[in-house]
Amino acid sequence: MSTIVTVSGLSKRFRDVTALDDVSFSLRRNGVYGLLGRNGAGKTTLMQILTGQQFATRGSVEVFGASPVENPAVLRQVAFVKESQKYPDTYRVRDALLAGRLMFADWDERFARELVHDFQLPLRRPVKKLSRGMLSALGVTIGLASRAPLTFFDEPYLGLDAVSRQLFYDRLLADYAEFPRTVVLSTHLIDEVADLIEHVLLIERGRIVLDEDAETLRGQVVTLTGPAPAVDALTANTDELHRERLGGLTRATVRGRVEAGDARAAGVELQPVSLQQLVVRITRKEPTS
Ligand SMILES: Nc1ncnc2c1ncn2[C@@H]1O[C@H](COP(=O)(O)OP(=O)(O)OP(=O)(O)O)[C@@H](O)[C@H]1O
Repeated sequence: MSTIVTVSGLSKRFRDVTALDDVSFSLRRNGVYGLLGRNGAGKTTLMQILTGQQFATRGSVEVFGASPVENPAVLRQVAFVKESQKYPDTYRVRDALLAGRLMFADWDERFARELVHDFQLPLRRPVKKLSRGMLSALGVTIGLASRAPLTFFDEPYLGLDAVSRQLFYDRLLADYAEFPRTVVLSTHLIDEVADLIEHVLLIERGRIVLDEDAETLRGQVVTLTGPAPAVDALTANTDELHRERLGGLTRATVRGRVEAGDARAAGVELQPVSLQQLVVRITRKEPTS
């Protein structure tokens, strides 16, 4: 399984703000990554550095074996779809698509046309006259049709209605199955993408706090509800993520193995934890000043 991105000891400061703090991780060739985290956690900054749009303050970043900064050989293989994408003033939708076609080596024109049809994008309309949802759909279309070996989607759903978001997820999944690549999806709509994500990178105040295969996480995190002594006994060897009292009962969310039979015998209810709940549990901390 080859690695296409290596990040080591990466930090980024903006004056007195530490946006990224000693971040290290890698991305494999082919996989759908969820880059998750609260507002201001550092997700966009990380993607900007990986796409050569920001400089690191410290640490190193290798994308396809080289620095992405002003490196066309690397950047031709990388697509970055973001909500705030700017287009030249004179661009119509078709011009933006043509630019994508010229920029990306693996661009699929037929797929682009299918997506234009799916999202009902008006090819002749000036980009600056598009509605917010249409603008998102244009970005998503370029990102998908680029078939870039490394594709970042930074909150691509903003502005898209529920039907269009589902269309995006369906198209991404189907196309990924046929043309595997590395996709990094940054989103707050975790429940919507939970089935799509193969690997979770959770970032909290500039630090990676979870770097794990989604499949591993699915079986590992549970919530137990029951009398405190029974919950304590069952969770003695687990990693506790959250605990609260509900009347006379205790509810604990833990990472680790809890036998269903033991829980039942002790009168403790065991529930699986969704990815969204897990992220909330891990990142619900005191706000920074
Ligand atoms: N150009 C900049 N100048 C100063 N501070 C910045 C700059 N860009 C980002 N920051 C700060 O760095 C931190 C990380 O921001 P970033 O946009 O990476 O977060 P994010 O995880 O993408 O957030 P969101 O989910 O809200 O989009 C925030 O505190 C933000 O205010």
